[in-house]
Amino acid sequence: MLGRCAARALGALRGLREGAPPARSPGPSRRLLSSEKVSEKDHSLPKPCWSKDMRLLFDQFMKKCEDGSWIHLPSYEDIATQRSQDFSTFIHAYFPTASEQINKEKLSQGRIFTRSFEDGLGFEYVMFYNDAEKRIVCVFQGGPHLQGMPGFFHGGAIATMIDATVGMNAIVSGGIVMTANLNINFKRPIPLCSIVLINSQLDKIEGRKLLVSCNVQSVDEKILYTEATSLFIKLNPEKEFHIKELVLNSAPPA
Ligand SMILES: CCCCCCCC/C=C\CCCCCCCC(=O)SCCNC(=O)CCNC(=O)[C@H](O)C(C)(C)COP(=O)(O)OP(=O)(O)OC[C@H]1O[C@@H](n2cnc3c(N)ncnc32)[C@H](O)[C@@H]1OP(=O)(O)O
Repeated sequence: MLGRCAARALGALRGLREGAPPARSPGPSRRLLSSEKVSEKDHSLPKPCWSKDMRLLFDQFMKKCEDGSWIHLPSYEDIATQRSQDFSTFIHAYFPTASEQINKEKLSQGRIFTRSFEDGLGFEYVMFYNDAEKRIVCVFQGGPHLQGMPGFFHGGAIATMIDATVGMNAIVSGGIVMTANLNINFKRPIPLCSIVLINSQLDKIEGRKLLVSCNVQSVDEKILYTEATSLFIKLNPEKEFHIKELVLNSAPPA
């Protein structure tokens, strides 16, 4: 049984996708803003390609969600909703010159990078948010197409997952943000296809600046693979999108 807060969060994130099906029974592919088909599957739920350890960790965190202290964050290939349309309009207005250069036809094929691989080959992950501690833990199982040095993950793939995790922490904490700086220390190579935990923490908010740090550890926490610090800049100090409220407080659809 999910805690009330977690259920609300799930409902809210589902609510961002008008008509999204219940998380455990994804419906047929349907896209709301273009003719392109994008799967509505919630990729943060167990799939056949998840290893036993990944499922075990998922179950452990879902258990922590029961009292509402942790929240499971759903994850889709796209955020094609009316609300995210407002979000895109805002971003394009913030960067008018860059916006003019965007190929609007290609935009309809836009997909969140980390959800653009076939199941099991690229990024498999699930994030859990702790509001009281301003933390996100990401359980990440990288696939064989993320190889860099033979047998190890590509540094760019690790950086991507770090950015996605600290970015989500900053978005939930601050609204619409962009990464201004990401500093990564790669301390140990990560064996390909292993499962790691990305532990992120919001350290400070100074006006428009959000500082988020993280580390990447083995599941048994014995190996520290990577450490990172990041700076996010809030783009919407005046115009509030209340993303945190959307995530935490909106009632689930009836
Ligand atoms: C409604 C529904 C929504 C739902 C959403 C949820 C679903 C989301 C799904 C999935 C998300 C997963 C998460 C992914 C996350 C990934 C994010 C990225 O990868 S973003 C791409 C890479 N980043 C860029 O391309 C930025 C490029 N840079 C810029 O555009 C600008 O530099 C920007 C916006 C960052 C700042 O520009 P300015 O004009 O707004 O602000 P200025 O005045 O320059 O800076 C403000 C303050 O910050 C300092 N600052 C800026 N950059 C700095 C830096 N690099 N280092 C140190 N300080 C810096 C400045 O010195 C200034 O400080 P002083 O106010 O004067 O104290």
